Amino acid sequence: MTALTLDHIGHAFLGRTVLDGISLTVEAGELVALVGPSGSGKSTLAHIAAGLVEARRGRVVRDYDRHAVVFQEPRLLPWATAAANIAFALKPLRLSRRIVRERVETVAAKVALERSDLAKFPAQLSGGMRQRVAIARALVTDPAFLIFDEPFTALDVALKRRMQDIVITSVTSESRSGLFITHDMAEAVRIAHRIAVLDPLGRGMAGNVTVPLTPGTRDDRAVFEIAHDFLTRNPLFAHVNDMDERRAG
Ligand SMILES: Nc1ncnc2c1ncn2[C@@H]1O[C@H](COP(=O)(O)OP(=O)(O)OP(=O)(O)O)[C@@H](O)[C@H]1O
Repeated sequence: MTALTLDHIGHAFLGRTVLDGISLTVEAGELVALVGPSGSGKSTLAHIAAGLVEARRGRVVRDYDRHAVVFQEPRLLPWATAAANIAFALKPLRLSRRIVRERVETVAAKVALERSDLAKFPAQLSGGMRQRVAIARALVTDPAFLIFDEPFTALDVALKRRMQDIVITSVTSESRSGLFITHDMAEAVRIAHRIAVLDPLGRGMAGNVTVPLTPGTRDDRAVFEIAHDFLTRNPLFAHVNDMDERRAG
């Protein structure tokens, strides 16, 4: 079953085409990493998938109940505690205080937030902790589909890895599906079932590859070897590490 279909998506900002003829599907239970050079339109596509931007052309078909998005910056409410930030996503559901507290505590445990962290305000938390709160806020409504827009770019390597493990668990072990935007090939190889590569100018998809082994079973060596193999032998990845092609050209 296909959870998300992006069908010939096209978009322009101020008359300038940034995406054209983009078709991509994510199957139920699948975690797809979308890679492409800086400026190729990855974030725009993530926003379109999330319904935050309406595509000028094409069709988005969602065969799931609910999705949630984790952005590059945690986007937390500065005046609310971590617990209140997570609970905010539950407001429309009008649940009792007890159920809200239980749900917040359950997701906080999943992202390894301590009870004492829940009482803190965003300014009192480190960047990694803030991003954990953002992931907990995304998970608390129990969405069937998760969209990640380069969420760990600002984090150091060790922390990134812990956060990637949270993504792998929250998508693959809990029967969700997900689209994970990144320009970090090692990250894509580590977490995804499949990597979709955006054309450097956002003109269609360059292609797809299935990543050997399954998310959660690839150790550092496997990640390194697979990423190295893709980058050195597969022409699909020739432009992934380029900077903004449009600005350069
Ligand atoms: N709201 C906007 N108004 C005008 N131009 C925009 C807007 N958002 C994005 N763009 C432009 O669209 C192009 C694609 O941007 P987008 O952020 O989707 O790329 P990206 O692949 O995610 O880049 P990065 O990896 O650097 O985040 C860029 O040239 C960007 O400047």
